[in-house]
Amino acid sequence: MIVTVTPNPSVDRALDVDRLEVGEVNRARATHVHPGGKGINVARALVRHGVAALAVVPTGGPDGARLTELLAEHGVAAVPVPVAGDTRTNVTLVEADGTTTKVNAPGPRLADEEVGALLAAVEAQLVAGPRAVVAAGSLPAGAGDAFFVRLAALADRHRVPLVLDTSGTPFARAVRAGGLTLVKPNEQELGELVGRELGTVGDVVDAAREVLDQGTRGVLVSLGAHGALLVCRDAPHPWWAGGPALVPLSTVGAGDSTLAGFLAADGPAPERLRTAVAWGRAAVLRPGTEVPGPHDLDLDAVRVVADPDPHLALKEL
Ligand SMILES: Nc1ncnc2c1ncn2[C@@H]1O[C@H](COP(=O)(O)OP(=O)(O)OP(=O)(O)O)[C@@H](O)[C@H]1O
Ligand SMILES: O=P(O)(O)OC[C@@]1(O)O[C@H](CO)[C@@H](O)[C@@H]1O
Repeated sequence: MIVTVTPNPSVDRALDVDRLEVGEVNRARATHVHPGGKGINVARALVRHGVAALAVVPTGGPDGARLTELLAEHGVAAVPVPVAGDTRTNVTLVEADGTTTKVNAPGPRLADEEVGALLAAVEAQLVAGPRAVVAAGSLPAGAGDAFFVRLAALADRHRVPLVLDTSGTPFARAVRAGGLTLVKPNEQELGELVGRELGTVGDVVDAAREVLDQGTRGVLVSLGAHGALLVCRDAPHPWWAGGPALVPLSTVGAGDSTLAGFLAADGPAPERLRTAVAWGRAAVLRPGTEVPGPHDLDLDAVRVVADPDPHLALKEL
């Protein structure tokens, strides 16, 4: 069992438009509605591949009820934690050439007791000893920048590995506190964490090593169209994996599927990275925040390189 925590979930609405005309009335060709938020997407991708997963989410208002319904429709076991504010709706506009514009709502402010209830709901799941707990996405107002540090303390108390995919100050606080099994930043999130732009493979690897030095065991850096890099504390060198260019249908949630693929895979690190990248690539070929299934994967299209040239520009990967 893998438990996911999404402190700021959403009902994701994706609208397909031919070409977005900013400042005009645009007419969509189709609408896709999915239960969203990064931890939820990880759980959905795992469940589509037959891996047991459960999503812990604060829910409130009509969209909170809708989110719970959508999770059930997608076969994802959920622990909804009732909150007074309204669960958010996030909107994605996808143009015919794959250009994606996303507007994420702030989400409800959580009261201190609601934050406590959310952490207590996670702890109730940790008691059963799941394989991992995955915390992902932004924090709603009121959760406090130390939310993931508090979660890490709970995971540590129950000896459950904590996997984290978030950004900004909450990410920095959690990395500084240490004790994380895996983090999955994208290139921008990692650059922001270390306070510099990452232009080459060596830049990313150095930044990832800074994270490892603070007490994290593995860093999986997703690089959008340029694949992903994996740097682990107990490995002799990094690995890169990627594949031929694709025309994406929607890149929303590709990072979440990547992380799910890594968690679902068995075997040595480079093979887990191959699976992760195959899941991410499959995700961009699905509309909206739809997650890929086993038949969507093309593992053979993914090339894995041990110890990639540090001088290579990320754009050349
Ligand atoms: N344009 C693309 N072409 C091919 N593969 C892509 C593309 N965009 C993303 N991917 C695949 O998806 C993975 C994750 O993408 P990305 O780095 O954009 O994640 P992310 O920024 O965390 O996304 P999100 O927050 O929406 O989940 C990449 O490692 C890659 O395998
Ligand atoms: O606002 P956050 O929490 O950073 O991101 C939320 C979100 O954009 O992330 C998922 C894609 O990764 C979507 O399902 C969801 O709408």
